[in-house]
Amino acid sequence: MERVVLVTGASGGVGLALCRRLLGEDGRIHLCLACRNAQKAEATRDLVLQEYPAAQVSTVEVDLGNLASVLRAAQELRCRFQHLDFVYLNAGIMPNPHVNFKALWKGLLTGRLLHMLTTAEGVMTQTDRLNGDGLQEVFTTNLFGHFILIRQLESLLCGNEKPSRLIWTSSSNARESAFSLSDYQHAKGQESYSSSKYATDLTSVVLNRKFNKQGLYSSVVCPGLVMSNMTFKILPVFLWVLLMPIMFLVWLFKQKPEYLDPLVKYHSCTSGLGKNFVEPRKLDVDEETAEKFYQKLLELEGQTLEKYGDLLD
Ligand SMILES: NC(=O)C1=CN([C@@H]2O[C@H](COP(=O)(O)OP(=O)(O)OC[C@H]3O[C@@H](n4cnc5c(N)ncnc54)[C@H](OP(=O)(O)O)[C@@H]3O)[C@@H](O)[C@H]2O)C=CC1
Ligand SMILES: CC(C)CCC[C@@H](C)[C@H]1CC[C@H]2C3=C(CC[C@]12C)[C@@]1(C)CCC(=O)[C@@H](C)[C@@H]1CC3
Repeated sequence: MERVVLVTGASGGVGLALCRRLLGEDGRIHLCLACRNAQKAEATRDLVLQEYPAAQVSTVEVDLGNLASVLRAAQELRCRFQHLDFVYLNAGIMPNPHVNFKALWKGLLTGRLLHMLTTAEGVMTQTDRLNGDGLQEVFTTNLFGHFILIRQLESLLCGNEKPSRLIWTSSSNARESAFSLSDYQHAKGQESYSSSKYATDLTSVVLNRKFNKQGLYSSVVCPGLVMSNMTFKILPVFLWVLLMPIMFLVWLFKQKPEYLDPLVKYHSCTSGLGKNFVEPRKLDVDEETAEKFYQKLLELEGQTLEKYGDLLD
């Protein structure tokens, strides 16, 4: 039976690179590109088919920041497929990024600069806003839309003959101090991105606890610092070109490979000789907080399903 792989945010950046890599590794998979923009999805499909003409590539329209769209997409996917082998929960946003250069300077004086350049801890702020569902946009797009999607796809992911895998694109920018259970959507602070990625790490830990027995496994990864639309909104392209040699050297530090562990985040790394490998780092997650947060997600899911009852089977 063919393996089906779903990738969200496949229209560019990390998601597109991932699609190419997946087809390069195994040209027999069925790759489904989940994108919010139908035209971009078709253009992406054409692009990957140019490179892999024999590949099976389909598209599905989903705006992860819009829960009605997520429910519609899930319904469509349930009709099309009986099983999903891999789901890459990759789509993400970092709206209105702002770099605190003062903090970087302070970091230089206090010896924390290297850490700051690999995690952006204390360096980045964002301005978030409410979406049409009355939820914070970053929380919904980066985490909750994906959560609803996989919950709605449970029949394709759980209790099947073959196990299924969820791979969340998290970030080394995920930080406990940016997250609070009492404000888990991060409506009050200015680090919605970091909070949403920490919430992602928490969610993955609990999903493993709840669903491993049913054959569903979840991992979080950090792709490293990638030049994409997201990073080009932080600094102009020419500055990145100038900074790249420095940032490349910085990201070359601290690297070693290992096996998949639900309490570990897998960071993409490159050695000084250009060899790509993965470095596991233990998740900074307290399992009790993860469980409490999961209960809050379930509550919010209940409200969402009640609101959109007409979109459910
Ligand atoms: N770039 C980096 O250095 C790092 C990125 N990451 C993570 O990698 C992931 C991909 O980011 P990256 O490729 O860099 O960024 P890009 O902005 O290049 O790509 C983001 C992708 O997500 C899609 N997307 C955004 N909002 C929505 C939405 N509401 N519904 C559906 N799709 C959406 C975009 O679609 P569209 O084309 O329509 O905008 C695009 O395909 C994110 O989760 C990000 O947090 C993690 C660590 C580092
Ligand atoms: C002028 C200075 C010498 C360099 C300033 C560089 C900063 C703009 C970057 C330093 C660390 C970077 C970083 C990210 C964004 C740009 C920086 C703050 C991310 C937050 C991008 C998205 C992610 O998910 C993280 C993994 C990145 C962490 C590092």
